[in-house]
Amino acid sequence: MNEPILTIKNLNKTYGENQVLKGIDLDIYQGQIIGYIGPNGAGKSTTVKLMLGLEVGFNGEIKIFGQDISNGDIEYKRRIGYVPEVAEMYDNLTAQEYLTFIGELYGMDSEVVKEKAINLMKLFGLEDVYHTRINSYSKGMKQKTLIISSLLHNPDLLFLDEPISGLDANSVMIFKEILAQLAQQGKTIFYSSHIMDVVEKISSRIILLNNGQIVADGSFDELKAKNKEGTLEEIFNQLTGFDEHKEIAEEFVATVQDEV
Ligand SMILES: Nc1ncnc2c1ncn2[C@@H]1O[C@H](COP(=O)(O)OP(=O)(O)OP(=O)(O)O)[C@@H](O)[C@H]1O
Repeated sequence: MNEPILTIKNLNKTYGENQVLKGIDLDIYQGQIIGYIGPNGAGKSTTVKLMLGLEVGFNGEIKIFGQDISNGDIEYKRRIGYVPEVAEMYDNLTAQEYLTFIGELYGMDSEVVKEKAINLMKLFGLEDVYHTRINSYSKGMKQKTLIISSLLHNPDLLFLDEPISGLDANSVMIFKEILAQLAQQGKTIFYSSHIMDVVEKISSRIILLNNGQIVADGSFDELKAKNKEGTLEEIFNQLTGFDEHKEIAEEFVATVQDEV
């Protein structure tokens, strides 16, 4: 195989007393779609934020495109796209203003961005609201605009945190196909989500983080063969040691019904 696009060595991150990441090691190669999964609080977003330089202060090493990201050179970010789980959009702007602004931040020519942005908005069925303020958009419309903003500059490495949140079934189909085609063209995708059936289908490699450590790493078929379970959801339950959803639900419902 070629050199990895992304290398993480013995990554440790602590917030106060809380050790969130406990020695992560990873090599990710061009064209892979990584499904990055794990229970709430496992440390997924923390890993992504460290790789993007949005969170600092860690032990270990992160290399992206062969460059140590701690060396102060942020040039590597030009080749990265990011859809955060919770986005701070400048939603007083129209999509045209917002996307032009983002494109210019990446050093693109404003006329080129405008043309590309309207074409991408059209493909997502949003041409009619291109000049409308984003704060009047529905959740799915905002999410599509965010997806477009992450791809405008044709990045080589894409970090996606719950990217299909709010997208309707048809749009999800388009988006899954976009990811497959981007990967075929050599883009690398790091996809973090709780929607197991989508992760199962789109990922060429699945990495399961539990309590700050990688507990599974392989293709869906490899994980299935190792864990003798049918779906990714079941493998997730098994590897995170969880089998009490019924009991917790019963207690929850009983508590809701308690007389106050
Ligand atoms: N800025 C912060 N300050 C203190 N603790 C933090 C901070 N950010 C994250 N944490 C803690 O780090 C742990 C991991 O959080 P993280 O957001 O990485 O989890 P996650 O796997 O992305 O979870 P989720 O699936 O809920 O999005 C949690 O215990 C969280 O409270």
